[in-house]
Amino acid sequence: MGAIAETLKQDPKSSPDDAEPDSYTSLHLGVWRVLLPKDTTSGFRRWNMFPMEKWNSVVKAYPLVLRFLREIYELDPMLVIFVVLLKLCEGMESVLTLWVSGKLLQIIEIGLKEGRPDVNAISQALIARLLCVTFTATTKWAREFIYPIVESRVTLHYEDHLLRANLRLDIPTSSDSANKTQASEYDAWYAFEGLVEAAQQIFGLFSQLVFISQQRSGGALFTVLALIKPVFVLAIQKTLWMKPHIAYSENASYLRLRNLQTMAATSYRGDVISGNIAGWITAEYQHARDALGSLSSRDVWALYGTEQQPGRKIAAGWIGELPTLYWALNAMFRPDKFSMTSIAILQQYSASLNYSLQSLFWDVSKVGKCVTDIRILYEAENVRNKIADGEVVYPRSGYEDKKGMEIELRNVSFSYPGEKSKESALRDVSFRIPAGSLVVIVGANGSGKSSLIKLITRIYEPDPETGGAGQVLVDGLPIGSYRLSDLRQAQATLTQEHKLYPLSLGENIGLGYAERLRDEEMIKQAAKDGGAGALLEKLTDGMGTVLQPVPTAYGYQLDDEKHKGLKGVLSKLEKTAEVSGGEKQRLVAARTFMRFRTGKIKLLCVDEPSSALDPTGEFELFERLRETGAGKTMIFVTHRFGHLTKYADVIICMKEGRIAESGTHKDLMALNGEYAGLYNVQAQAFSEASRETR
Ligand SMILES: Nc1ncnc2c1ncn2[C@@H]1O[C@H](COP(=O)(O)OP(=O)(O)OP(=O)(O)O)[C@@H](O)[C@H]1O
Repeated sequence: MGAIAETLKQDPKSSPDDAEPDSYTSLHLGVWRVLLPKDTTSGFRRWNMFPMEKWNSVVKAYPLVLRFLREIYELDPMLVIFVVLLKLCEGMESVLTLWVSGKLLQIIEIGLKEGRPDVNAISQALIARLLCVTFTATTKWAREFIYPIVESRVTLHYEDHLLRANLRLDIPTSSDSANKTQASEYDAWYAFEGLVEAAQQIFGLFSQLVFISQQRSGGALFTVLALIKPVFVLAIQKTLWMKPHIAYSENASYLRLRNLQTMAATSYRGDVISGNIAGWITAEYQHARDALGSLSSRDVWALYGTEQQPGRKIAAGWIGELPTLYWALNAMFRPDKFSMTSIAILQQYSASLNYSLQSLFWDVSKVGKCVTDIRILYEAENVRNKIADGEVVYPRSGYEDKKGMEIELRNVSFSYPGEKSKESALRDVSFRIPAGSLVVIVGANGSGKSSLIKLITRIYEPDPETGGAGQVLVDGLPIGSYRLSDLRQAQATLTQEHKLYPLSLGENIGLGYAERLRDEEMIKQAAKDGGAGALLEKLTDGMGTVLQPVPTAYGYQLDDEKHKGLKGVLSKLEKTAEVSGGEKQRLVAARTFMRFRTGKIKLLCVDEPSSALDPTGEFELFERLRETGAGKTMIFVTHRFGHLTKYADVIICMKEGRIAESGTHKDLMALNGEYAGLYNVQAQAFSEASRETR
């Protein structure tokens, strides 16, 4: 306890957010730091398991809860009604058990007193008990049978709901952690279960209170005395569960331990072996452990609930003896009305009330979380995209016949949301690309080339809140005025960031033009254009091959020798088709060629898609892209720009977020500046290599 006590100090001054130093309390618990909103930790509220503000939020969320329950009911009305009835039956189980066992004890006692057992009455009580047990077992069985069916319907329904909500988010919105949906489809099920369980507990406790207070051996006074201890325990209980809080560790030794521990993961194995650093890792781990000393790294919830003084526990123990005091006094002053059976029955009542009240508080306090989860589930569909949709149809009237897109940037400055760099990604950039031009953007790493593409394709937009300024114009109008879906239809992009989907290779390519997903011939041709034709022929399942399908196979406690057969099955299930990095890039490129077949593309943006391609593959890909995109506006971002420069109408050379130079290859070489420098380094490497091979 010493180490915990030592570290369990209130530290209201230190807070990571100095802007709101008074809004929360900071606690140090072992290696953890916990921040709690002040109002939930001060005064009376600290004693309250379910504070007023939570009730208020529950009441406010009432329409959403109603919608939630209605949606679940409509999934399968009969099943849902059955689940609720089952729960209410479960609520009655305690009363039935108390009644039957009480009866049995009383009959036995009468038999003992009279020296002649009432066999008939005992048999009836036994049969009643058997019926009671059968009832409990049947409801349990029915629950185990029906719950998984309802659970599966509910989770699939909300998975679909969240899928739609997440798919409509744009990149700036979805990368903002404030918009990350913190509820999952399983929370929907737990919320439903939680609400039904709370109803069951209320019903169960109410029926017990009515039953016990009506009994000769119970009565109202005993019922009240039996309730005092569980109420007291719940009131003094310190728990983080249900409390809004954040917990994190800033203990350097603990963080070091966690980081070193992750270095044992398979993903680092190659580096650890080739770097021969296993010994260093274990030695560093030992140092960090020594430095941590006796500071507790137990989980923060357990540390928070640890009582520092025994007083409350002792008080709870004493209060728990009130029912005993009740029957002891009764035994002293009303011995004629009291017997061993009454004492046994009272003890049963008191234990049952204690348990039921604790379960009730627990389940009712969960209602707050259930309601919050329901709110979060539905909030996901209301998150407003940062990239607002426009209204103008693209291409706008007068521009329908143009094959390419005209693009202009006027004094554009741009920073990524949440960017940690002191400098903006783009600073005061202006240029105009006439429709149908071929533009090559060059520049050092981090100079802003990809950021330009992201603004031109409206993946991001300059946001004045993050220091953004200026305008991006498409065909003479601000890009934000066009309907996003129209604009996207007119763009084809090919970047390193594009991924293969966990779908068949045919679908991976075909999704460039989803309406023709079944057109095998078109997909085959697109695969050839992307340089992936030979790859598809090589694979046993051809276009049906699924790379990295979502893993569903797992094995548990398989012993090497004993379960060889099962292990063999598992290793076969785990085998996935793999392709090389360059082959992946060819498949992604094939998707772009498929996209061209929609006939609606007016802008092609290519951003370093060929890092893993061999020189021939890269040359051929760029040639085919150029041929396919002829007449459309084409923007190429590449470090290996040698063979593109002669086709470029304009080359934009970026440096530290600004345009350093722009013009044709000839113009820029004549300037002998940034571009000439980059070009000469490449040319020199080539000429040196060819001299060496001669
Ligand atoms: N998603 C992002 N979030 C925050 N900052 C980013 C993000 N992407 C890029 N940056 C930063 O913006 C600046 C410009 O990056 P950008 O990717 O446009 O450069 P680049 O010229 O394409 O570089 P490279 O040649 O390495 O691909 C860099 O300082 C980079 O660190």
